[in-house]
Amino acid sequence: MSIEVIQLTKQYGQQIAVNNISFTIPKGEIVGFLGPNGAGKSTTMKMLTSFLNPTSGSLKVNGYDVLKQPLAVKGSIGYLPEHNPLYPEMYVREFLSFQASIYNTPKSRIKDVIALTGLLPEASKKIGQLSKGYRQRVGLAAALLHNPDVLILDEPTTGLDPNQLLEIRHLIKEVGKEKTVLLSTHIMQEVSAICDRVIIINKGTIVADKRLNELQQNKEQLIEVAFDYKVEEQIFYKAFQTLTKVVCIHDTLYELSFSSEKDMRPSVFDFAHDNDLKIIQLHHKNKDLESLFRELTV
Ligand SMILES: Nc1ncnc2c1ncn2[C@@H]1O[C@H](COP(=O)(O)OP(=O)(O)OP(=O)(O)O)[C@@H](O)[C@H]1O
Repeated sequence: MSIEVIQLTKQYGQQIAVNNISFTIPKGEIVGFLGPNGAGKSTTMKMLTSFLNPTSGSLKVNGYDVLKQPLAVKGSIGYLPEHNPLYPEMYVREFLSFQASIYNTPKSRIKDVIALTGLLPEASKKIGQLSKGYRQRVGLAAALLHNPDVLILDEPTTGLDPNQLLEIRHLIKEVGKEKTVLLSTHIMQEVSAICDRVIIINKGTIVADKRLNELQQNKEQLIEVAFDYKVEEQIFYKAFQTLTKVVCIHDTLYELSFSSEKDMRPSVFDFAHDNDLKIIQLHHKNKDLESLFRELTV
């Protein structure tokens, strides 16, 4: 396993920021760590990178114990913190050279990471003169200098314009072909675009851990339907064997949850016909990542 988190808890005074979470990530996986503001994503990442000590629990990166072997862990990890700390007065190459000396990395690696992160056209500028997207590339280049097996990226695309956002996502996906990546975000499209798997955290607790292809084949389906008259709940249940939940959203508008792979829309039309009802509107809502996120993080 590249990452092992076991019963991890972090308390800041009275506040429990991370509450007894466990997960493992095998080598080569790109995992999205998704959660609303304040869910505990950065706190978990800071503990994984040994910048913060846990209150309890254990963590391993590449088999190294984060508490007992922090230097070996730092050597295995490339970390891009949430507020990418750079020196605006330094030139790009100068900064990377400075980082290389900290990690004892051969200077020959600098031109490799500049090429890898597409920094070449801006490499002779001062960091302070770069756009936000290019500053993120510098942060990524610094994280990749010592060629770590594991990348921990804390909200790497926050604040980027749509073009830069696509470029950085593409870059992460490319780099992730050879590395294990844990990437935090609160943007669902980001997870769909880059990740193999998603871990959703809310109020310090893991509320979902799923592979993306599993989500796409979700057996649950939601149908939002409005009739011309109100319908008693038990009439729905009598008519549909696979119906698991009925929510009356408003007046004659219902949300019906089915546990079925079969498209239930034709059956809802038959139901309306059999009960002398007219369908005013019908909308098929797939239980995708977005609805799962909303359901689990309210
Ligand atoms: N140094 C600290 N002292 C006290 N409380 C803290 C500290 N750092 C974080 N917290 C609290 O811990 C909780 C989790 O914060 P964390 O930064 O890990 O969340 P997050 O999921 O990364 O959020 P965001 O998406 O907003 O960055 C929050 O309620 C936050 O206020």
